[in-house]
Amino acid sequence: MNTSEALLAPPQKAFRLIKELTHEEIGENHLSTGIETPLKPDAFALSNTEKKEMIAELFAQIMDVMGLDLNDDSLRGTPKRVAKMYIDEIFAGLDPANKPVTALFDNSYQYNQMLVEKDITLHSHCEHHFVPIIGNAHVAYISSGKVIGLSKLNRIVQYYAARPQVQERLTQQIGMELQKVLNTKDVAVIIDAKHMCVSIRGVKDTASSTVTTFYEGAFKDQEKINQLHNHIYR
Ligand SMILES: Nc1nc2c(ncn2[C@@H]2O[C@H](COP(=O)(O)OP(=O)(O)OP(=O)(O)O)[C@@H](O)[C@H]2O)c(=O)[nH]1
Ligand SMILES: [Zn+2]
Repeated sequence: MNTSEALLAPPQKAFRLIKELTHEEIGENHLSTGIETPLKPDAFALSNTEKKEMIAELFAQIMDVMGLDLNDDSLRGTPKRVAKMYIDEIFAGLDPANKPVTALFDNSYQYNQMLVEKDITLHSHCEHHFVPIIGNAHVAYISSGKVIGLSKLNRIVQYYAARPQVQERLTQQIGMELQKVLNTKDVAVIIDAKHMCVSIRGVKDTASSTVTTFYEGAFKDQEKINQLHNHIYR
């Protein structure tokens, strides 16, 4: 395999948590809720390999228009690197085949208080400028009889973060997915993140961050919210 083939090769299966869905199923899922990422009906007509090939060609054109010399040693591989990064890494959450498979366990220990997974590292990208959003997510739920492996909470956050996003929609997508997977309304999500589109360009405010919340079910209660905040911010 030469370098360019290697760059375009699909990621190794062993590193992907894949639930194979047909693209028809995926289309239905995407169209059924108002908070889904806006996708074209034919969003999955191209394979990921074809998408990478096209993005590499188009990104080379952008660089060329900017006057960059694509024969330069350092720049030559950039179009393929960007394509690979978009499809396999930072926007891999656009592909529902990458959705984490969440195994549920019986809540045999009868734990009926809130479980909080706090300070989950959050890396996303703003859909308006395609620059990073960097911060933390805190998620909480109260078991309705089933519990989820802790790492799956982080994986669900990472999956929805790996899309061009606005923070409000990201917060709701995570919250609603947790409600579905855990079969409970009692879910909370808090995201606190810095938007590079606010800090490195435009208004150039490096101090501000953006907080969004999803408080549903038992988490609509102020006492529960206070309890949650005590766990997170103490
Ligand atoms: N609501 C929301 N807005 C966001 C998010 N990420 C970025 N934005 C904002 O999206 C807006 C885009 O505004 P525009 O006026 O179309 O773009 P712009 O001219 O680049 O705006 P400036 O950033 O003010 O220079 C900006 O105010 C961004 O700060 C997000 O997650 N949620
Ligand atoms: Zn932005």
